[in-house]
Amino acid sequence: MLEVKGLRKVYSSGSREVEALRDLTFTVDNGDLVCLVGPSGCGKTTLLRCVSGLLTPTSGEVRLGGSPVTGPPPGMAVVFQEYGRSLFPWMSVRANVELPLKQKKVARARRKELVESSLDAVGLTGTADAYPWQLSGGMQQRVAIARAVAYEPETLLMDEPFAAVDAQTRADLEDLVRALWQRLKVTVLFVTHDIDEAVYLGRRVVMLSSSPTVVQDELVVDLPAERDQLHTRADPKFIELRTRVYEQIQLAKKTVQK
Ligand SMILES: Nc1ncnc2c1ncn2[C@@H]1O[C@H](COP(=O)(O)OP(=O)(O)OP(=O)(O)O)[C@@H](O)[C@H]1O
Repeated sequence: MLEVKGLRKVYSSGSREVEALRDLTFTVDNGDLVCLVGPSGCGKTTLLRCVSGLLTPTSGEVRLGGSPVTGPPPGMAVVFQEYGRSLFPWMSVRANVELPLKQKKVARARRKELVESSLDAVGLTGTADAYPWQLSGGMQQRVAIARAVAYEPETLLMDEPFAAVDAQTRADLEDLVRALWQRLKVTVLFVTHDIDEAVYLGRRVVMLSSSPTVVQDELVVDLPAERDQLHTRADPKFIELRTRVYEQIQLAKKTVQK
């Protein structure tokens, strides 16, 4: 289980202080898919950086499987928003996907298998020798997802991973994430500012207030596990859930935290 308890993060530079996160508490059960949704600038990236051990919180803590997270935990992979910056342009797709496996000291033959199966899983069979700059934005983001999948993480963090791709690609990638989550039984924490995306993807949605950020509300997405872009988004239940999330986010914007 991933536990975030009383998390607070204040950035200080000189005399200027920004309280990005005030007091965040929530949990993600093993194998769950939880979407965090909140207004722009509410500290979603700060939160994921704390969860992935890249940033030390000012107070509070993050625990994974009962142990405190004090640095990047083994068994965790992160997919960032900007695929352009997360892939190394001078390395082939294969080398990009393989790099974390080398760092994990996976044997060469197994690395080859994992690279191939993860590229297959994201629909990029046959692109291993291409360079990222030869691929479209959506394909580059698939490479970033393949790299995370190849790592065989127990926990996958995704920070607005589809913000920079077109609507059709985004819909395809959303379905890809749900399919991979169902197949791999990985725990997913997915951050987005897009309410529809949060409800479509998640089994639970955690709503954040605007900065300084607290958990505004949480809801269980009791839609059928089999979802598809056309029917799920037209389902009255989907519309009811997205309305609830929307109302909470609007409320959060109006409630200025003191
Ligand atoms: N390194 C930093 N130093 C100072 N302030 C920072 C730093 N990083 C973020 N902040 C501030 O913390 C707040 C939260 O930023 P963060 O990037 O975590 O939000 P976000 O919800 O991910 O934003 P967006 O949705 O726009 O990507 C903002 O007010 C931001 O200006």
